[in-house]
Amino acid sequence: MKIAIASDHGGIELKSVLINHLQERNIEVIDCGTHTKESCDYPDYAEKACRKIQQGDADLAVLVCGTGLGMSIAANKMKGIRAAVCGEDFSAHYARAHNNANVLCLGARVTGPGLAVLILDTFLDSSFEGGRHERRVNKIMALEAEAAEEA
Ligand SMILES: O=C(CO)[C@H](O)[C@H](O)[C@H](O)COP(=O)(O)O
Repeated sequence: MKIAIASDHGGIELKSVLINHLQERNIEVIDCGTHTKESCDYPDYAEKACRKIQQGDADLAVLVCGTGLGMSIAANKMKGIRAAVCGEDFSAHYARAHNNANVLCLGARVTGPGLAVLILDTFLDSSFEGGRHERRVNKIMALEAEAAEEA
């Protein structure tokens, strides 16, 4: 499994914690930045990590900003991306199991590093259940296709 990860300045410290944890789990990580604490714009980094999924270079992505919200709003504008902000592990499980989310968004100013690692592990260790959930996810993807046609 390959994971693309990115943050803005607000998430850079938590990003390092998560990268270390992923590497301890022998998971390949593509660090898409940011690499300094200088103020930057989260959509630029959401885009960099989500492109890795779109290009087939990563299976999943993790995005970290202050709240996780800006990253998720930006990521969900991109084709094929289903990004979920999770503040606890229950939601992280169902983001994968029911929503087939391929991007986990975390808020470094909301969620401490210990809980963030638990959320990440739960997200990675859960999988899509399909069945009735596939029909619903297909409807989400149909909305995305419709929006693209309108543009
Ligand atoms: O997008 C966000 C909020 O939804 C993120 O939390 C950003 O990290 C935050 O807005 C950055 O704020 P800052 O005051 O520029 O550090």
